[in-house]
Amino acid sequence: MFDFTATYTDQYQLAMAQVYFENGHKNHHSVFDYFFRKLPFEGGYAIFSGLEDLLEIIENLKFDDKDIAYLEKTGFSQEFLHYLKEFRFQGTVFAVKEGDIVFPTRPVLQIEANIIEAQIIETVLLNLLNFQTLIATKASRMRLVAGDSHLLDFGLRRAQGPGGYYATRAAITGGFDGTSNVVAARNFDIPVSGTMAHSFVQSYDNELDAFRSFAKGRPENCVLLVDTYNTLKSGIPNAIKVAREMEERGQKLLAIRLDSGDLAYFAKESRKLLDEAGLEYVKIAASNQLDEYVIKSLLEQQAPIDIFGVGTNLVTGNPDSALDGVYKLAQSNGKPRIKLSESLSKVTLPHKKQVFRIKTGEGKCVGADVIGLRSESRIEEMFHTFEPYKSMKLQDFEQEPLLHKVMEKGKSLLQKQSLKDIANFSLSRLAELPIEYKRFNNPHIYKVGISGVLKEERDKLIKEYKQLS
Ligand SMILES: Nc1ncnc2c1ncn2[C@@H]1O[C@H](COP(=O)(O)OP(=O)(O)OP(=O)(O)O)[C@@H](O)[C@H]1O
Ligand SMILES: O=P(O)(O)OC[C@H]1O[C@H](OP(=O)(O)OP(=O)(O)O)[C@H](O)[C@@H]1O
Ligand SMILES: O=C(O)c1cccnc1
Repeated sequence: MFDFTATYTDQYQLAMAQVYFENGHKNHHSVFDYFFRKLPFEGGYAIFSGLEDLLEIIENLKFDDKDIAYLEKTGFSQEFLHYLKEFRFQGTVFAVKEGDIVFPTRPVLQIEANIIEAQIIETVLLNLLNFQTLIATKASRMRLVAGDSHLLDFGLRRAQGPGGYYATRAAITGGFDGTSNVVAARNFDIPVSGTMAHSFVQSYDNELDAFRSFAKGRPENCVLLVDTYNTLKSGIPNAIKVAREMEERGQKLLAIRLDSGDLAYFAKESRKLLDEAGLEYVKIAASNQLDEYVIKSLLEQQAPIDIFGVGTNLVTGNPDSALDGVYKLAQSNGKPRIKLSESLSKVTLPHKKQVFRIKTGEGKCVGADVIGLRSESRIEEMFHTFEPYKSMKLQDFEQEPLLHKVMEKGKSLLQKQSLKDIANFSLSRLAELPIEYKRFNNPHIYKVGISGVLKEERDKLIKEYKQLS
């Protein structure tokens, strides 16, 4: 796949880094927060994805000889290039667990490193986490409505170029069962599967010959595409003939696939014909511009569809093209930092922080996360981030810290886990979230609050910086 070297960054990171290097700031310890401001799909939650890839990439990040030669041509100084030759990320990372449910404006990840290292990895961090979190969230919405049906990613051909590779990984973390994407399946150990294209059926003189030869050549997990000519008059009757011939050879047709027309109608009619032929075991797969709304509607119409193949709307995150995740400085050289904004809701939060999920004793989410300083182990009262008179007492609730140390001195501390484990964790976290946050229309807004100490620190800094300006 793509070779990630340290030039997978924006030029301004390197320009700033050279100035830090030359002005004696290179060892300034800095703390950055990664967070997003708006939930995608007008939904009530997002699924955090991409952490393992990020840590693997930054653990091995280097400038190779080609990078150094290129940077020399673009005007970087010899001393700085010498430093870059030895560059390694040696920072510490705290993050929410991959697959967890996450919400706007609170840190999902925090980086501590020297300012040059922290700046150079910003771009790759945002690039990986924003995209995978967007796609995992989309996948999770389909998982929520698909019940026991199998969800397959068919998106590589429709993806934004090679982004389709990570889209597949994110789809699995969000709850998809398998993919048609062979390279992602190989590298991420994902179940791979596939059916057949219309071109296969068209390339034979008739549909029956096409089905027969496919069933003979690929009897395992054989799926026949039945809508090339006429689904009910030819596709299904030919599939039934081939299924019977397979039975005579001791084999079983796995499924038929519908890819056009009214999928509920064709699924119901196909089911009837298959059942009448004694082929109750043959499953029905459907595809064609599916998304969470179409899947929900098809199942509400009681369409007997066992397998959904989803491409475009999954891997492009349609209709949201990006998650707006950002990376903001919270501390520099031991001093807390903020960025001011006209609107208090956009003022960043200083210091090393922890985020606590507020829960009932039974482990259910109450619907609020509270941000405190990392030194706080429990928060007694949370304050609204920008409406000063709103607060909530927290003594009676459980508080689960969400940010865990996942990298220390540049070495990942993550235990290797399968994507299936991440997906199961994600489902278990969604189960803790009340249903009001999971509906598609006007979901409940999950609250965020800050501790009294953090609020004081933030307000003190706002005053200080306003006086300076
Ligand atoms: N019963 C259904 N309920 C809700 N949505 C459906 C149903 N059947 C199909 N769809 C969805 O409707 C959209 C458009 O389907 P439409 O029938 O117009 O396309 P098509 O079958 O590709 O057209 P064509 O037959 O010309 O190729 C697709 O997103 C498809 O998934
Ligand atoms: O609709 P999407 O959600 O994007 O899912 C992927 C689509 O890609 C294939 O069509 P395509 O016309 O590319 O190939 P085909 O000839 O195999 O149908 C497949 O049949 C689906 O319709
Ligand atoms: O296997 C399939 O049916 C498939 C794969 C990619 C895209 N559309 C369909």
